[in-house]
Amino acid sequence: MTGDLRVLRPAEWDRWFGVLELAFGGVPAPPAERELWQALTEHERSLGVWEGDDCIGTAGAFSFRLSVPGGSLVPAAGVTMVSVASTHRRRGVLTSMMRRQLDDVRAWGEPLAVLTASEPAIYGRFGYGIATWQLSAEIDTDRVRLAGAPGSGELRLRLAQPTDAAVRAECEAVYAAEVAGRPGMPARRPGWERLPFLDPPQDRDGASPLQCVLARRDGRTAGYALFRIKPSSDAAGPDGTVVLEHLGALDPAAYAALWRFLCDIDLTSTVRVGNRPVDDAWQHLVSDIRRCQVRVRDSLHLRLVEVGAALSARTYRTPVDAVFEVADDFCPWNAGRWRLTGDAKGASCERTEDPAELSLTVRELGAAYLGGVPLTSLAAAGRVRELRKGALAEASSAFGSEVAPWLPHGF
Ligand SMILES: CC(=O)SCCNC(=O)CCNC(=O)[C@H](O)C(C)(C)COP(=O)(O)OP(=O)(O)OC[C@H]1O[C@@H](n2cnc3c(N)ncnc32)[C@H](O)[C@@H]1OP(=O)(O)O
Repeated sequence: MTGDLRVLRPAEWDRWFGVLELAFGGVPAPPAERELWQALTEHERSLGVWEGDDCIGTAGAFSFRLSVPGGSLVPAAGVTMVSVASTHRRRGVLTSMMRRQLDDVRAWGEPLAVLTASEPAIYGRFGYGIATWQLSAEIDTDRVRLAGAPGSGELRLRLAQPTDAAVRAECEAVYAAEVAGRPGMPARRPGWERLPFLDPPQDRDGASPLQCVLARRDGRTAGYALFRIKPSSDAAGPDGTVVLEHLGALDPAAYAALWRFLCDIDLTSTVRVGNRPVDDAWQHLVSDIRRCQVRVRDSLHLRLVEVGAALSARTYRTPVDAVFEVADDFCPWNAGRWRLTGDAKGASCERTEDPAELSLTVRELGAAYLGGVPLTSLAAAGRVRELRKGALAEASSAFGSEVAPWLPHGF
């Protein structure tokens, strides 16, 4: 790799971001979005590769705290804004940035690194595994009815103005209350609360500006939905579409009331949902799941930067005591045998000389870490080897999460 790899200087941000935009096709980000990403950029954690005055590579990282099984928030590098100029690809520029970045993340003491991949084939070689999946759906609300939930009658739904700071704060409070209960959700640092409300006209695809409905009980907000309505383009044709952008709810009654509202809006016959947890409960409220066109795709890719610290930082659904033989070519400090002992109260993971009971690479540990990908499933694919009979079932059960891990938004 040629070029000078160094930390980004604040004055270089425009050129650096311009390289990223070009790498993704050259359509400039809408001004409000650009301004938000600039404000959120942590310069000291952002890397650029330069040839003279030309930037040819970009990679950033956000300081996240990620919810893990058990509800703790674990420091994680949110890897972002990765690109290499199209003139300089397949010469190792990305590899050099990933090398430097993972060394830095280790030095900063963050046990995890996470990202969403533009293409799932890119990051496995650097030790990332697919840890969360997201569900999308297109619900035919002409045919599908939603059941209510006990207590819905005590709720009042109110349309609110998404530009209103108080309304935003209420939505953000619901989000914050959900984080500990759902592995994979990042706790939002100040500034990030603006992300769900970005509403550039370029991204609306003919739909309305963002609309907001609050579900309130006794004067307190128990849930919210941010959505758009795309009206029918043909008065004689099918009705319009409700596009759900974000939804949060603190209890089943508020959750069901919001989904019924979205599915009942006059002059619409479809609810389109882009990113929800794979175990999202509306699937158990609908009268006809076949008319919901559910699809699943990869979402958060996760890497254990420090195996011992990462596996000690979460809890385990059932007791586990197992020795893992871990291979990690890209971060060799993780390679070797680790004994994990833990249960629902806590865990420790230490180096050991004891015989290995399970053998895998750090990528499988990343996939299983948040509890959404069973080790048994990875073993069935030949990616985990059981060396002591019973160790696989024990560890797989222990790693599982009560709720599916989920990343609610990109970064
Ligand atoms: C977290 C995020 O920001 S995701 C966004 C990633 N960025 C993009 O998709 C923007 C468009 N693409 C790009 O900018 C570049 O093609 C990148 C960043 C994906 C790759 O950069 P490069 O400098 O070409 O990668 P590099 O030369 O280091 O390749 C390393 C290895 O990955 C492989 N690789 C690189 N890109 C891809 C890809 N898109 N799909 C599959 N394999 C890939 C290379 O073939 C190489 O394999 P090898 O080690 O077996 O030879």
